[in-house]
Amino acid sequence: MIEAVGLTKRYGAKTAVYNLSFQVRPGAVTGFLGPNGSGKSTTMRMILGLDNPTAGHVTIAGHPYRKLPNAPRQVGALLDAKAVHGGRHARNHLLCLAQLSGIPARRVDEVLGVVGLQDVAKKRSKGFSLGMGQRLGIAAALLGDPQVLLFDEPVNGLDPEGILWVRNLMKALAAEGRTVFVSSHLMSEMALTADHLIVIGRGQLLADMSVRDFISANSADFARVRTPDTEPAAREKLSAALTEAGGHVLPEADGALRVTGLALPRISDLAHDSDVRLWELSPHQASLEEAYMRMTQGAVDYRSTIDQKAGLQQQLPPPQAQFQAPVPGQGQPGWYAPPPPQQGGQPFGMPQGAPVQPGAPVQPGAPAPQGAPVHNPYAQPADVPAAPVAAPPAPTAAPPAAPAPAAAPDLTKSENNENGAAR
Ligand SMILES: Nc1ncnc2c1ncn2[C@@H]1O[C@H](COP(=O)(O)OP(=O)(O)OP(=O)(O)O)[C@@H](O)[C@H]1O
Repeated sequence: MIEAVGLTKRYGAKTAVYNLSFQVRPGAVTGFLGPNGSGKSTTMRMILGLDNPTAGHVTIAGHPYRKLPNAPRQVGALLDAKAVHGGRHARNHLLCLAQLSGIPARRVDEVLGVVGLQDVAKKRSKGFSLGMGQRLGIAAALLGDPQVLLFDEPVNGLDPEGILWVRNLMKALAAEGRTVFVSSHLMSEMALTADHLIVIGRGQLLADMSVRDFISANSADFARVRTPDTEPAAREKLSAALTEAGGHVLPEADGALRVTGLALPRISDLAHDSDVRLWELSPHQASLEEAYMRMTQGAVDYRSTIDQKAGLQQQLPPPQAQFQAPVPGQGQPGWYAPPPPQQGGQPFGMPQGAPVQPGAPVQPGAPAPQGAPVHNPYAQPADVPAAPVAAPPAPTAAPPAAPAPAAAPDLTKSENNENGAAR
C-alpha cells in the first residue's frame, strides 16, 4: 500500500503539491487524475524518493521509498519513458537495470515478451517510436516483478491497440493483488481502467472515491425536453409542472430543458396534462469526462484563449450554479446544465468539507461533517493553494450562491519535512 500524509512540495514560490493525503491499496487499479500541472508527477516523484517533500510524508508498505528493503524488487515505476540511453539496445538497457538490482537476465527476456518488444530487442531505443518507448518503460517497471507499480501517463503516444493493451495489463497486475497507481489527465481512459480514483487540482485533493461512486454521483440519467421555440410560455408552463411534480429542471443553452428525477413517460404525461406540445423528449446520460472537467475546471492552469474566443472551450458554471433554482422559461446560454442526482445533493461527489478521507467513499449528497474544514478549490488564484481553514458554520441545506474565498496559507514560512528539518 502507498500512503501519503499531508504531502506538500514547493519549488521556490511555486506550491506544486499541497497537503495531499491518500492511500493506494493493493488489488486495485487506482487512477491518479488531474489537469496538466496539477502535481501528479511531483507526487509520484515524492513517492519514489526522487523529490523530498517540503512537508508531510509518503510511505510504501510502511517505509519511505529510500528505506525500503530491496526497493527495485518491491516497486516498479514508469515516470519518463524518454529517460533511456538512446544508444543502447532495448535488451541491453533492461539488462543494465536488471544487473543493478540483482535481477536474473532471463527476466529481461520475459518482460520484453510481456510488452511485445521481443522482435526489436536488439534495436537501439533512439529509433523507437513514442509507443515503443512507453512499452520499454513499462518493461523496466515490470523487471523486478514488484508488488507496487506506478505509471505516469502510460498510454501517452500509444495507438488504440496499445491503449487497450496497457488497460488490460494494469487490470491483470491488480488482479494479481498488486498495488497499481496510474496517472492520467483523461477521465475517459481512467473510467475504463481504474477501480478507484484520486483526483487532484492545483496540487490539492478534489476527490478520493471508487469509480463506481464517481459514476453514480456524476452520470445520472436525465431527459432532454424541448417545446416549440415559438412558444416560450408553453416551455415555462411545462417547466413549472415538471418542478411541481418533483423533477429538477435546468435550462440548456439551446433552449431545451434538462430534467432529472422524472421518468420519460411521466414527463410525457405531464406535458399532455399541461396541454404543451413537445418537439423532443429523449433520454441522456452525462458523460464522466464532462463531470471531471467540471470538477477540475477551477483548477486548470493552462487554457487556450483562442479556444475560448472560438467557443471551443465551453465556459462551465461554477459548481454552486448547479444548485440555482431553475427559472422556468429562462435559458442561461453559455453553460451546460449538469444533472443533479438528488435534491439538495452534491452532484459531483465533491468533498463539501475536508477532502474525503482515504477509504471513505464520498456519499453523493452527504453533508460535510460538522466542524470539517471547508475546502474550496474553485476559490483559488492560480498559484496559491487553498488553506485548511477554520471550522465552518454548521452545514446548511443549500450551499452559498457564490464561492467563498478561502484564506491562503502563509507561503513565506518554511515548513518542516518528515525529519523535522526546514527546507
Ligand atoms: N523542478 C521543478 N521546479 C519548479 N517547478 C516545478 C518543478 N517540477 C514541477 N514544477 C511545477 O509544479 C507544478 C506541478 O507539476 P507536475 O509536473 O507535478 O504536474 P502534472 O500534474 O504531472 O502535469 P502534467 O500532466 O502536465 O505532466 C507545475 O506547475 C510545474 O511547473
